[in-house]
Amino acid sequence: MNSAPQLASTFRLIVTGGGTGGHTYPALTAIRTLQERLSADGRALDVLWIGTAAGLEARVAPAEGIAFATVATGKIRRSSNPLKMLSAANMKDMARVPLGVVQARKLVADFRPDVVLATGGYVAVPAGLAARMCRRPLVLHEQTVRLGLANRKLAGSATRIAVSSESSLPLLPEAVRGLAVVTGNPVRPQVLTGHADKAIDALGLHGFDRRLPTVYVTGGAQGAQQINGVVSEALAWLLERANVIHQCGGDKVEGLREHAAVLPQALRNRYYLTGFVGPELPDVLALADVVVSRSGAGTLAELTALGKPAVFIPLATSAGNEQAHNARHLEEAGAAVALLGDVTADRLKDALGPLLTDAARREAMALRARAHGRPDAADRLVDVILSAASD
Ligand SMILES: CC(=O)N[C@H]1[C@@H](OP(=O)(O)OP(=O)(O)OC[C@H]2O[C@@H](n3ccc(=O)[nH]c3=O)[C@H](O)[C@@H]2O)O[C@H](CO)[C@@H](O)[C@@H]1O
Repeated sequence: MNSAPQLASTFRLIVTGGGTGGHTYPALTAIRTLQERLSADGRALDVLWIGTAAGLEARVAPAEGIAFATVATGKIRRSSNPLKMLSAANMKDMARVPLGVVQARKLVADFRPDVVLATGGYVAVPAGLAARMCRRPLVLHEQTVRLGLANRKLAGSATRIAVSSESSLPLLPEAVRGLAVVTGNPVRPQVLTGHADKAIDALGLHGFDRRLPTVYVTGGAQGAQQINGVVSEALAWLLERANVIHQCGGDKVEGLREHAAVLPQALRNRYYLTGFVGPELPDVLALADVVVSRSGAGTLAELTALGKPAVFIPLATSAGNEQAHNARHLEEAGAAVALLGDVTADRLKDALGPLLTDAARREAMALRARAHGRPDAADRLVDVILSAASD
């Protein structure tokens, strides 16, 4: 007879978070990694994702076969100006939060999770508060250096706060610093195992010249107008030196396609334009020799885990300069080039030029980028989830 302590055979997890890719993919990766860990112990995972109908999670969770429920929630438009925070739109949205809490509380009470994992985005607030009301352990995961708005609201209710970098620790409110664990930002495992040749076949890139480097341009899940603008201005120059995969955001494809239509056919053959890169993302990253990108935490975690030379064009928001901080940090380590402030096509060319012509330079930058990667982040986050359940 086996005298080992009997563990409940099914682990019950509620995940909440989303809106953008930066909050959605770490949640998905945590689910998959936990599932693997449990199944190695002969246990099952029962998971419910609480998100919003408008967020990326509403597409991702059902496509992954994960049970999904929505609650009412309000998008809080951030601003450094406190008066703007009190705008009519914000007040109306904040008024929806209590309804969301009531709905989330019922979901949490009915599901009886062992742990609630919140990965940020405004939808995490009602579900996180409901976890506390139902006395369920709440694990927060923060991708960026400073706690995001949702995690700041939830920090006082958390059992553990998993952060992505050591530099977050001194910035946490003192009262919750003891709850923090540095895990890194989980990267989808398949992102690390792409194949360049598969990208050529899957996307039909047979016009690419494989003697030239390939640049992957990405503006994050929604695309970035600023990046689209400078890249299309520099496009002819770029295509004379490289193949380009340009992820521009779903509604921007037509305009950019027209812009490229005037280029000579030989150059157009080396240009692939798409609104969003779906399951082929790992292969696209494997093909890329250089990445031009926003410096959101998710993209950064992926590029450093892989070791990719990058030119970052950070998003500038009134609420802070998180992305600029990320980009500058990697630039100081010689792991990327950061284009801060006004970005022009000429600045982009100056940054890309030496990288496109010098493979050794790319390799040196890639090595330094890899030193910042944390490929074990998902495993560490799963450790935190499991330990929170047994508190
Ligand atoms: C505008 C905004 O609020 N940005 C924030 C948002 O980033 P946001 O979600 O915009 O960007 P991230 O870089 O964090 O994540 C994007 C994710 O989407 C994936 N992807 C992107 C494009 C595509 O075509 N296919 C695809 O799969 C990327 O590989 C990555 O996994 O959350 C991050 C994490 O909290 C923050 O650091 C960012 O400042």
